[in-house]
Amino acid sequence: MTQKLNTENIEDNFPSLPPFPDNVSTAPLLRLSLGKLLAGETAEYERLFQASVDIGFFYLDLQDSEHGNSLLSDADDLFQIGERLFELPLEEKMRYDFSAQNSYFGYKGQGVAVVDKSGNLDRNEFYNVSKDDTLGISDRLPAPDVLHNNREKLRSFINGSHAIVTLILQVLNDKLALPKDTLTNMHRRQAISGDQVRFIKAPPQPIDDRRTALGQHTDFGSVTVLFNRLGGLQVLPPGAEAEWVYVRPLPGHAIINLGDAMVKFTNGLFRSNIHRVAAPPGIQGDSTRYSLVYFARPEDDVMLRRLDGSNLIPPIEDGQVEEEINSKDWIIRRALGRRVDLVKDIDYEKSAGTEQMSRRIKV
Ligand SMILES: O=C(O)CCC(=O)C(=O)O
Ligand SMILES: [Fe+2]
Repeated sequence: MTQKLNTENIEDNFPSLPPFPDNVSTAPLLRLSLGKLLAGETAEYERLFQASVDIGFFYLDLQDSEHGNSLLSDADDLFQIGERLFELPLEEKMRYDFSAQNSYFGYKGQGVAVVDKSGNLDRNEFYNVSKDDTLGISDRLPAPDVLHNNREKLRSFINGSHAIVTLILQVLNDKLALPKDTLTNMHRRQAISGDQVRFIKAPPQPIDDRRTALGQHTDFGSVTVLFNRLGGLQVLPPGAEAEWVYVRPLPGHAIINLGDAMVKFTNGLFRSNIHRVAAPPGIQGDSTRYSLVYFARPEDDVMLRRLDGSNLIPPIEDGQVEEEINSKDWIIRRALGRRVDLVKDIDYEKSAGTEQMSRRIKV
């Protein structure tokens, strides 16, 4: 499952950052091409389907299409905006923590969420920006000037990411032979959903105390579009004996992964792989790690259960009970369930996602 990548390949390093080390194990994710998907190449469709079944994570090369290049340029701009955002004084950032109103949009300070069953705390800050707020289809939340003044850029990034998600959903819909537009009709851009942009900052950790910055989890939604520059992201491949491996960041590529909703829709055919963020490996550990994410989620009122209409989706087994929960409630439970500032007795398992299903270990 692991391989050593050839780091003599300069193209695989980001020019202004310390290089990703060559002595750590990395996940051999498929590299798909947006250009080929857009051109309707059936072999690329098949690779997308395979990646969704096997690991639920893949690279998407954005350099071979106009759409991809414009998204890369928006992501570059948002990395800079993210740096400025987190430079604001803590008191100001705290004003945008809306969790007391049961909202996971806005700011999350460092160390307010547990990363494991022992209660260790996270080591990163988030700022979550709502799609619906940015596109003007829901109430506007207060926001710092650095975001407010860059709403156009955010909108462009959201539209660009959402279009990629739509394409992925169309291809998977087709491969599953579901009735036309089944998946995309549950992810309409103009409908109310928990879709969001997330800015993340993790400062360098003390050299003798480098730990998990973001605890192991599966993503709550459908499709995640992630931009990484420094390493640190790790995935746990399927199987009881599996060990954590790094996902090497690649210039010009997004990392795409599937979330819990896709596992539930397909009753476990697709994987939502467990991942976490460790301190960046090697000399990268001395740098501040920023990352940028677009999370696409089903519309708020979509029930997260097996879809009818595809012979490839396994049937519900005798004795298997599907939980009755919609997308909105699922996301709130998962996003806020591990916050020490909100929940008195955290039930780590209760706020879990589809981890067990994704590990493909029979219990
Ligand atoms: O920062 C990263 O690379 C991953 C972040 C992540 O997994 C998340 O926010 O859900
Ligand atoms: Fe994640």
